[in-house]
Amino acid sequence: MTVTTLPPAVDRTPARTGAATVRRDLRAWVADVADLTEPDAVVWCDGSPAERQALLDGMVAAGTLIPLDPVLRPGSYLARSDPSDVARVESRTFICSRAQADAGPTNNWRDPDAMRAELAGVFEGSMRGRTMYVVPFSMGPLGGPISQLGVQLTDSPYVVVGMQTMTRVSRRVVAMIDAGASFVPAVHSVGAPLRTVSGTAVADVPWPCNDTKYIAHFPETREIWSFGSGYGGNALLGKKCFALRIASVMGRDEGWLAEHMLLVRLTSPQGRRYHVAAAFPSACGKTNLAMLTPSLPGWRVETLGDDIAWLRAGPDGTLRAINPEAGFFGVAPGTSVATNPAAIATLDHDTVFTNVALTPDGDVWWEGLTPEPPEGLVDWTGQPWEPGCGRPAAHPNSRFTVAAAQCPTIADSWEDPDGVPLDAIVFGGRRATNVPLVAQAHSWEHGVFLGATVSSEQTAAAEGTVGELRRDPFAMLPFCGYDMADHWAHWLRVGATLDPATRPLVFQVNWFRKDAAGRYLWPGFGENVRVLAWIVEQVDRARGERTDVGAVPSPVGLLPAPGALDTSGLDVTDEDLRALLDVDPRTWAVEADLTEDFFAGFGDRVPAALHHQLALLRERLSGTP
Ligand SMILES: Nc1nc2c(ncn2[C@@H]2O[C@H](COP(=O)(O)OP(=O)(O)OP(=O)(O)O)[C@@H](O)[C@H]2O)c(=O)[nH]1
Ligand SMILES: O=C([O-])CC(=O)C(=O)O
Ligand SMILES: [Mn+2]
Repeated sequence: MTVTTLPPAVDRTPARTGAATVRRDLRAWVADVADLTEPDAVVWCDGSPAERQALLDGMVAAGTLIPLDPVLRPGSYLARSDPSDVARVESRTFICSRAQADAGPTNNWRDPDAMRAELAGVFEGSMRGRTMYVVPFSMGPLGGPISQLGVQLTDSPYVVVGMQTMTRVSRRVVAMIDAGASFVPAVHSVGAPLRTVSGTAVADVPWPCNDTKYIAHFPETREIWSFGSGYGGNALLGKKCFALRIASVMGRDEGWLAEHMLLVRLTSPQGRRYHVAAAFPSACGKTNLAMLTPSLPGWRVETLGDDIAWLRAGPDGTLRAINPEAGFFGVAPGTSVATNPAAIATLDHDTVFTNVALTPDGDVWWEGLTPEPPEGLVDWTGQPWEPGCGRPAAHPNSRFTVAAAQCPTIADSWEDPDGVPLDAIVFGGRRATNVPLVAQAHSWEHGVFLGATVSSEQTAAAEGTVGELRRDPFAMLPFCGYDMADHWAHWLRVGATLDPATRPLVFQVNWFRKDAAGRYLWPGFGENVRVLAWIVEQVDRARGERTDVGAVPSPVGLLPAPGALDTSGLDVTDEDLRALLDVDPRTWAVEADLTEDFFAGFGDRVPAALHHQLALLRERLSGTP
């Protein structure tokens, strides 16, 4: 049977009605996609350890995975991707809302009907010769009040194993859907059929993919169609596609927030607990902050999530947050016992590594793991590698996929379905100049302004020029499923519903400021607890639980007062500290002009409150001697 158009969703709920439910018949949808893509077999997954092991064994036999040494790295594997398929492809990521204006100026918009027709062409027969796996999953604890269900169809066993780690895959999800729960349908194909239309066999390769890629989202009908890539952010559809792009639209319509944020619990030496969420752009330190080993005695940091948080006002007026994921898909390079010992311990066993280097004894290596590389490395492309050869041994965006439960610093409450109450929200970016180590927003509105104006140097997590400065509002530039300016308005709206007495305070941080010689001024990693400690002490002061002076005003926000940031035992000179907190009114006047240009790109959708914040910033800057 030839299907020329994609099966439409059963009930097209128009945008902005407040109704999230788009009901579909699960089995009919699976059958329709199978008719379109023509797999040889359809397998309904249950998420069991036996299923995972069988898939892993199959991938070893197929050459997709290399088993690592069972003593050095039990239950672990190395995958080498096609060299062209190593990162998210933002240029091929589409938001197909009915109205172009709803996608906003920062997303690639496509007309949904035109995109459906185009996708029907590329998906037709795309699974020939392969198995189509049906992966029912929950984002967030199964049945939790903030959680959501999805079903991913995929012809990639690597993706099934990744989804088993990153989400909660379970047959119970099917039972919940049968009982009437709505779900997000997500279709994925690597786009490498093993038979041509005429039936000629095509040889398989270890990492099948296609030069043509589509990462397409239909926000109104809450659908995802991904074609041509096996890389995490493009292919594990529960992650960026669902938990950020589609969920951000659900949140807009239903009054909650889906954000690119880590989530931690901080305990002070006095035993007081705080919860902090922080949004940094891709490869800018979320995983590292989430697993931080504090350098300050008496402080404790526990991990709740490292990449995505869903935020919802609780009945008591607090802002509650869950981590919708179940695992970490983290950046390998730079991860070491010195920078992130908790991550290193997490990766001890049962980890899938992608695009790292292989040691002669069957273990993994990447730049920064040890000061010196071991001898006899094989690089991420499978070639022998020597120091000084001019190529990295591990791809700069090489990653590990591992269950969050394996993390030694995981908080006991990380799976609490009701989430944790947030005390502080932090925005950050990678800025060599200008942006101080830490600043506190003057108000919620100013906090939204700080989030909206984040800029950061581009990293290897997506295609593009590494190091180029770009605006990345809320660290959501590649992940917001609707107009970014509407997202800012939504943040203002959500903030207004929170109890001002417990509403989280908002901060901005920058671990990446450099001196004229290009040296990082701040040691970062475990030392970042000093900044977190100041942040939660500011929370105490705001709630009247401390009366000492913690902050001094600056044009860009409140900065730590002299002595308020604990620098005891820190190897940073007073001069470096001054440079870290320096706010130069001349360069900031330029930033303000750039912000005005940036806002202009969103036309009249920018909330008036943010124009007002820009005016206030300029006022404060001109008042600086
Ligand atoms: N200098 C410095 N580098 C850091 C710090 N924290 C993290 N990094 C480096 O930044 C890179 C990315 O850090 P991650 O924590 O993996 O970034 P992430 O925000 O979780 O990234 P995504 O998974 O892409 O969303 C790694 O190479 C880290 O070593 C820090 O405090 N200082
Ligand atoms: O989604 C991915 O591929 C990895 C990630 O966390 C990001 O890029 O922010
Ligand atoms: Mn991320």
